[in-house]
Amino acid sequence: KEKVEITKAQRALMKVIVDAYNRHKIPQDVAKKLLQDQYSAEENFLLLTEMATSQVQVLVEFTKNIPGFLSLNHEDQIALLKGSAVEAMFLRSAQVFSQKMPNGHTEVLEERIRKSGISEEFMTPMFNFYKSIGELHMIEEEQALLTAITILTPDRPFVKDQQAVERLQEPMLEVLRKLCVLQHPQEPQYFARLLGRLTELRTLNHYHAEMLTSWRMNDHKFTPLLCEIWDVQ
Ligand SMILES: O=C(NC1CCCCC1)[C@H](C1CCCCC1)n1c(-c2ccc(CO)cc2)nc2ccccc21
Repeated sequence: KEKVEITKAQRALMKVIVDAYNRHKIPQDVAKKLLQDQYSAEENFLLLTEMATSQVQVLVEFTKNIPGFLSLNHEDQIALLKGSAVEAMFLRSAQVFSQKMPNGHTEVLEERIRKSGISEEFMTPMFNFYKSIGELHMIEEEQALLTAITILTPDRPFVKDQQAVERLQEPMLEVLRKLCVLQHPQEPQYFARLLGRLTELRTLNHYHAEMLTSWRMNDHKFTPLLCEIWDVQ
Protein backbone atom coordinates (compact mmCIF):
# COMPACT_ATOMS: atom_id res chain seq x y z
CA LYS A 1 0.00 0.00 0.00
CA GLU A 2 1.61 3.26 -1.14
CA LYS A 3 2.16 5.72 1.77
CA VAL A 4 1.06 8.98 0.16
CA GLU A 5 2.19 12.21 1.77
CA ILE A 6 1.97 15.77 0.44
CA THR A 7 5.30 17.52 1.03
CA LYS A 8 5.61 21.01 2.51
CA ALA A 9 6.52 22.40 -0.92
CA GLN A 10 3.46 20.75 -2.49
CA ARG A 11 1.21 22.11 0.27
CA ALA A 12 2.64 25.59 -0.38
CA LEU A 13 2.00 25.25 -4.13
CA MET A 14 -1.59 24.10 -3.46
CA LYS A 15 -2.15 27.07 -1.10
CA VAL A 16 -0.97 29.54 -3.75
CA ILE A 17 -3.32 28.03 -6.34
CA VAL A 18 -6.35 27.79 -4.02
CA ASP A 19 -5.87 31.34 -2.67
CA ALA A 20 -5.61 32.67 -6.24
CA TYR A 21 -8.66 30.63 -7.25
CA ASN A 22 -10.74 31.94 -4.34
CA ARG A 23 -9.57 35.54 -4.91
CA HIS A 24 -10.55 35.29 -8.55
CA LYS A 25 -13.75 33.26 -8.34
CA ILE A 26 -16.41 34.76 -10.58
CA PRO A 27 -19.52 35.84 -8.61
CA GLN A 28 -22.09 33.03 -8.39
CA ASP A 29 -24.83 35.52 -9.21
CA VAL A 30 -25.54 34.11 -12.67
CA ALA A 31 -27.36 31.16 -11.07
CA LYS A 32 -29.30 33.51 -8.77
CA LYS A 33 -30.27 35.72 -11.73
CA LEU A 34 -31.42 32.76 -13.77
CA LEU A 35 -33.46 31.41 -10.86
CA GLN A 36 -35.11 34.81 -10.33
CA ASP A 37 -36.53 35.38 -13.79
CA GLN A 38 -37.19 33.83 -17.19
CA TYR A 39 -35.27 35.97 -19.73
CA SER A 40 -35.61 36.28 -23.50
CA ALA A 41 -32.99 34.67 -25.76
CA GLU A 42 -31.53 38.15 -26.33
CA GLU A 43 -31.28 38.90 -22.60
CA ASN A 44 -29.76 35.46 -21.94
CA PHE A 45 -27.16 35.97 -24.67
CA LEU A 46 -26.26 39.35 -23.19
CA LEU A 47 -26.02 37.74 -19.72
CA LEU A 48 -23.70 35.06 -21.12
CA THR A 49 -21.41 37.59 -22.84
CA GLU A 50 -21.26 39.72 -19.68
CA MET A 51 -20.54 36.72 -17.43
CA ALA A 52 -18.02 35.24 -19.87
CA THR A 53 -16.23 38.58 -20.30
CA SER A 54 -15.74 39.01 -16.58
CA GLN A 55 -14.75 35.35 -16.27
CA VAL A 56 -11.97 35.83 -18.84
CA GLN A 57 -10.68 38.81 -16.86
CA VAL A 58 -10.80 36.72 -13.67
CA LEU A 59 -9.07 33.82 -15.47
CA VAL A 60 -6.17 36.09 -16.53
CA GLU A 61 -5.66 37.25 -12.93
CA PHE A 62 -5.81 33.64 -11.66
CA THR A 63 -3.32 32.51 -14.33
CA LYS A 64 -0.84 35.25 -13.40
CA ASN A 65 -0.69 33.69 -9.91
CA ILE A 66 0.31 30.26 -11.20
CA PRO A 67 3.97 29.91 -10.13
CA GLY A 68 6.23 30.17 -13.18
CA PHE A 69 3.50 31.23 -15.63
CA LEU A 70 4.82 34.78 -16.01
CA SER A 71 8.32 33.39 -16.74
CA LEU A 72 6.99 31.58 -19.83
CA ASN A 73 7.56 33.04 -23.30
CA HIS A 74 4.97 35.86 -23.69
CA GLU A 75 3.43 34.50 -26.90
CA ASP A 76 3.07 31.14 -25.15
CA GLN A 77 1.28 32.81 -22.23
CA ILE A 78 -1.30 34.20 -24.69
CA ALA A 79 -1.57 30.86 -26.52
CA LEU A 80 -2.29 29.06 -23.23
CA LEU A 81 -4.96 31.58 -22.19
CA LYS A 82 -6.59 31.57 -25.61
CA GLY A 83 -6.46 27.78 -25.78
CA SER A 84 -8.05 27.23 -22.36
CA ALA A 85 -10.55 30.09 -22.01
CA VAL A 86 -13.59 28.18 -23.33
CA GLU A 87 -12.73 25.07 -21.30
CA ALA A 88 -12.25 27.18 -18.16
CA MET A 89 -15.64 28.78 -18.80
CA PHE A 90 -17.39 25.40 -19.12
CA LEU A 91 -15.53 24.07 -16.08
CA ARG A 92 -16.69 27.10 -14.09
CA SER A 93 -20.22 26.75 -15.47
CA ALA A 94 -20.22 23.08 -14.40
CA GLN A 95 -19.11 24.08 -10.90
CA VAL A 96 -21.86 26.71 -10.74
CA PHE A 97 -24.39 24.15 -11.97
CA SER A 98 -23.25 21.51 -9.45
CA GLN A 99 -23.06 23.81 -6.42
CA LYS A 100 -25.37 22.95 -3.51
CA MET A 101 -28.76 24.64 -4.01
CA PRO A 102 -32.09 24.42 -2.15
CA ASN A 103 -34.32 21.54 -3.26
CA GLY A 104 -35.64 21.86 -6.79
CA HIS A 105 -33.46 24.86 -7.68
CA THR A 106 -31.05 22.84 -9.81
CA GLU A 107 -34.03 21.56 -11.84
CA VAL A 108 -35.28 25.13 -12.36
CA LEU A 109 -31.76 26.24 -13.34
CA GLU A 110 -31.50 23.37 -15.83
CA GLU A 111 -34.90 24.30 -17.29
CA ARG A 112 -33.88 27.98 -17.65
CA ILE A 113 -30.65 26.95 -19.42
CA ARG A 114 -32.58 24.58 -21.70
CA LYS A 115 -34.88 27.45 -22.69
CA SER A 116 -32.15 30.13 -22.78
CA GLY A 117 -31.70 30.19 -26.56
CA ILE A 118 -29.06 27.51 -27.00
CA SER A 119 -30.11 25.08 -29.71
CA GLU A 120 -31.34 21.65 -28.61
CA GLU A 121 -28.51 19.57 -30.11
CA PHE A 122 -25.96 20.92 -27.59
CA MET A 123 -28.00 20.23 -24.47
CA THR A 124 -27.05 16.56 -24.04
CA PRO A 125 -23.24 16.92 -24.26
CA MET A 126 -23.33 20.05 -22.09
CA PHE A 127 -25.51 18.63 -19.31
CA ASN A 128 -23.72 15.26 -19.45
CA PHE A 129 -20.54 17.14 -18.67
CA TYR A 130 -22.14 19.24 -15.92
CA LYS A 131 -23.59 16.13 -14.27
CA SER A 132 -20.34 14.18 -14.54
CA ILE A 133 -18.53 17.08 -12.83
CA GLY A 134 -21.25 17.21 -10.16
CA GLU A 135 -20.91 13.47 -9.41
CA LEU A 136 -17.24 14.00 -8.49
CA HIS A 137 -18.15 16.28 -5.55
CA MET A 138 -14.81 18.06 -5.94
CA ILE A 139 -13.37 20.01 -3.02
CA GLU A 140 -12.15 23.51 -3.87
CA GLU A 141 -8.48 22.40 -3.90
CA GLU A 142 -9.35 19.89 -6.64
CA GLN A 143 -11.37 22.53 -8.56
CA ALA A 144 -8.54 25.06 -8.36
CA LEU A 145 -5.84 22.55 -9.37
CA LEU A 146 -7.98 21.20 -12.21
CA THR A 147 -8.44 24.75 -13.56
CA ALA A 148 -4.66 25.40 -13.35
CA ILE A 149 -3.94 22.04 -15.04
CA THR A 150 -6.40 22.92 -17.83
CA ILE A 151 -4.65 26.25 -18.45
CA LEU A 152 -1.22 24.58 -18.43
CA THR A 153 -2.04 22.16 -21.24
CA PRO A 154 1.20 21.94 -23.27
CA ASP A 155 -0.32 20.93 -26.62
CA ARG A 156 -2.49 24.01 -27.20
CA PRO A 157 -2.27 25.49 -30.72
CA PHE A 158 0.75 27.79 -31.33
CA VAL A 159 2.57 26.94 -28.05
CA LYS A 160 6.28 27.00 -28.97
CA ASP A 161 8.02 25.77 -25.79
CA GLN A 162 5.77 22.85 -24.77
CA GLN A 163 8.42 21.42 -22.43
CA ALA A 164 8.39 24.64 -20.36
CA VAL A 165 4.60 24.26 -19.95
CA GLU A 166 4.94 20.56 -19.07
CA ARG A 167 7.45 21.50 -16.35
CA LEU A 168 4.73 23.71 -14.77
CA GLN A 169 1.85 21.29 -15.30
CA GLU A 170 3.55 18.16 -13.96
CA PRO A 171 3.92 19.34 -10.31
CA MET A 172 0.21 20.35 -10.35
CA LEU A 173 -0.76 16.90 -11.64
CA GLU A 174 1.37 15.25 -8.93
CA VAL A 175 -0.19 17.31 -6.12
CA LEU A 176 -3.68 16.59 -7.51
CA ARG A 177 -2.89 12.87 -7.74
CA LYS A 178 -1.81 12.76 -4.07
CA LEU A 179 -4.80 14.87 -3.01
CA CYS A 180 -7.17 12.45 -4.76
CA VAL A 181 -5.59 9.44 -3.03
CA LEU A 182 -5.88 11.19 0.37
CA GLN A 183 -9.39 12.57 -0.23
CA HIS A 184 -10.89 9.45 -1.83
CA PRO A 185 -8.95 6.49 -0.34
CA GLN A 186 -11.80 4.12 -1.24
CA GLU A 187 -11.71 5.21 -4.89
CA PRO A 188 -8.22 4.50 -6.34
CA GLN A 189 -9.44 5.46 -9.86
CA TYR A 190 -10.77 8.87 -8.76
CA PHE A 191 -7.73 10.80 -10.13
CA ALA A 192 -8.13 9.07 -13.50
CA ARG A 193 -11.85 10.01 -13.51
CA LEU A 194 -10.93 13.62 -12.82
CA LEU A 195 -8.51 13.72 -15.77
CA GLY A 196 -11.15 12.02 -17.92
CA ARG A 197 -13.34 15.09 -17.37
CA LEU A 198 -10.63 17.21 -19.05
CA THR A 199 -10.94 15.04 -22.16
CA GLU A 200 -14.73 15.53 -22.10
CA LEU A 201 -14.14 19.28 -21.63
CA ARG A 202 -12.11 19.44 -24.84
CA THR A 203 -15.06 18.07 -26.83
CA LEU A 204 -17.21 21.00 -25.61
CA ASN A 205 -14.60 23.29 -27.20
CA HIS A 206 -15.70 22.08 -30.61
CA TYR A 207 -19.38 22.84 -29.92
CA HIS A 208 -18.83 26.28 -28.43
CA ALA A 209 -18.64 28.55 -31.50
CA GLU A 210 -21.71 26.85 -33.00
CA MET A 211 -23.60 27.14 -29.70
CA LEU A 212 -23.13 30.89 -29.94
CA THR A 213 -23.91 31.40 -33.63
CA SER A 214 -27.00 29.16 -33.37
CA TRP A 215 -28.37 31.04 -30.35
CA ARG A 216 -32.04 31.65 -31.19
CA MET A 217 -31.75 35.35 -32.10
CA ASN A 218 -30.35 37.64 -34.80
CA ASP A 219 -27.24 39.80 -34.67
CA HIS A 220 -25.11 38.15 -31.97
CA LYS A 221 -23.02 40.93 -30.38
CA PHE A 222 -19.78 40.13 -28.52
CA THR A 223 -17.46 42.27 -26.40
CA PRO A 224 -13.99 43.03 -27.92
CA LEU A 225 -12.39 40.71 -25.35
CA LEU A 226 -14.64 37.80 -26.34
CA CYS A 227 -13.95 38.44 -30.05
CA GLU A 228 -10.26 38.05 -29.22
CA ILE A 229 -10.51 34.99 -27.05
CA TRP A 230 -13.49 33.17 -28.61
CA ASP A 231 -12.57 33.58 -32.31
CA VAL A 232 -16.02 34.93 -33.10
CA GLN A 233 -17.36 37.89 -35.21
O1 LIG B 1 -23.62 32.54 -17.77
C1 LIG B 1 -23.35 31.39 -18.04
N1 LIG B 1 -22.20 30.81 -17.61
C2 LIG B 1 -21.19 31.55 -16.87
C3 LIG B 1 -19.95 31.70 -17.75
C4 LIG B 1 -18.80 32.30 -16.94
C5 LIG B 1 -18.53 31.53 -15.66
C6 LIG B 1 -19.77 31.42 -14.79
C7 LIG B 1 -20.94 30.81 -15.56
C8 LIG B 1 -24.29 30.51 -18.85
C9 LIG B 1 -25.75 30.99 -18.86
C10 LIG B 1 -25.90 32.34 -19.57
C11 LIG B 1 -27.36 32.77 -19.66
C12 LIG B 1 -28.22 31.72 -20.32
C13 LIG B 1 -28.08 30.38 -19.62
C14 LIG B 1 -26.62 29.93 -19.51
N2 LIG B 1 -24.18 29.12 -18.35
C15 LIG B 1 -23.79 28.09 -19.13
C16 LIG B 1 -23.40 28.18 -20.54
C17 LIG B 1 -22.20 28.81 -20.91
C18 LIG B 1 -21.84 28.89 -22.27
C19 LIG B 1 -22.70 28.40 -23.25
C20 LIG B 1 -22.40 28.53 -24.71
O2 LIG B 1 -21.07 28.54 -24.97
C21 LIG B 1 -23.88 27.78 -22.88
C22 LIG B 1 -24.24 27.68 -21.54
N3 LIG B 1 -23.82 26.95 -18.44
C23 LIG B 1 -24.21 27.26 -17.16
C24 LIG B 1 -24.39 26.46 -16.04
C25 LIG B 1 -24.81 27.04 -14.84
C26 LIG B 1 -25.05 28.44 -14.78
C27 LIG B 1 -24.88 29.25 -15.92
C28 LIG B 1 -24.45 28.65 -17.09
